[in-house]
Amino acid sequence: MNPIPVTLLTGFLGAGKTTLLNHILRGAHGQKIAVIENEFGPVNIDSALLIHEASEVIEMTNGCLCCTIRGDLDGHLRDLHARRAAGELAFDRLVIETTGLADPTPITQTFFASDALIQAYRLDGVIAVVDALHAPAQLAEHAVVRRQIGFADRVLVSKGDLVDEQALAALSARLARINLAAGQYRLAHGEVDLGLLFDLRGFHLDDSVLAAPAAHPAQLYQPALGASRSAFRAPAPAQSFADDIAALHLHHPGALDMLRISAFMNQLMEQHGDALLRHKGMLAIAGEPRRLIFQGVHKIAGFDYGREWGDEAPRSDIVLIGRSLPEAALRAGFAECVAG
Ligand SMILES: Nc1nc2c(ncn2[C@@H]2O[C@H](COP(=O)(O)OP(=O)(O)OP(=O)(O)O)[C@@H](O)[C@H]2O)c(=O)[nH]1
Repeated sequence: MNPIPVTLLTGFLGAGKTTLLNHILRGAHGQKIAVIENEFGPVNIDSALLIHEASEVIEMTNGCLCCTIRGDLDGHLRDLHARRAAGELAFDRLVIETTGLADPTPITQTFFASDALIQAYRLDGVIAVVDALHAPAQLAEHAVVRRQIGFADRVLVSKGDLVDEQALAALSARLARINLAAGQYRLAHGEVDLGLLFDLRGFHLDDSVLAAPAAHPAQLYQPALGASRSAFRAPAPAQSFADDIAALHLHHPGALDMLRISAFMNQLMEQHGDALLRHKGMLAIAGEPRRLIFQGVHKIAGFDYGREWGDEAPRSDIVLIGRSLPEAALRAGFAECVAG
């Protein structure tokens, strides 16, 4: 059996996660989706609000997925898989809606924690829903909101109807500074093109690791790391904020020295692994025709060789998203990895 793709929905309290989940369940014609809902409290209000089109809705109400009940998540994942394997339950995807207070990092680590889960599931992407009206205050007050955004593969901005375009542009610029690798899209009362949510390949080791998403009408901001461009296109900052989580893009229009970049990455993991939420890169290595691709979460990283550069000009890009990363020192260290 093929591994089941898993989508993790995060976003602060009231951001619009359940509204989005309902849109997903209504719109996913032909696809069977299983849902794991994590809500605080004995009465799971969200599952009562959820329309019943999912193959299976599992409610987890004893605590927050990211801290107290990870063991339960592991158990539910194994149980769902066993029932699917036995032919008792049919589903093609799993969507997990976390509580608004959940840190996505430990939840994603569950999927890499055992061989059984690695074979049964494939984490496809982390989607952060951001409330356009309340996000500026929430970003300032709650570290977990900054972490949810920093960790995301996609950022969906809800409640754009409640703010003006100027406020939306300022928020977009702020979100891009926290995570310049995730495309941002508008989410109007849960309505969004489902193609933007699935098959993100957010944790894959392939050429899509730093690919900019194709232009889309709902797009607020588009990361523009491509063959012809050397920098991400971020909207001009309207205001400066001291968010502790920020993205750093290291770029060199050519090849790196393998030994030096390996040492740089090892040191990065050793010194800043705890502060790093996500890291991704596609590198040209001197003397190597193929691109070296890597990505990881905190200190866990995977590396692989991808396609040959062929006619494309070799280049090296790394995106680091983390808390209080020393930008000047990292840029200087990266510059020393240039081959030659
Ligand atoms: N104006 C407006 N309201 C929205 C939009 N999206 C969601 N809402 C409303 O926001 C409220 C919260 O939405 P939910 O989908 O329950 O949010 P949630 O993230 O699941 O909330 P929690 O489960 O409490 O974390 C609901 O009243 C929604 O109808 C939007 O785009 N515009």
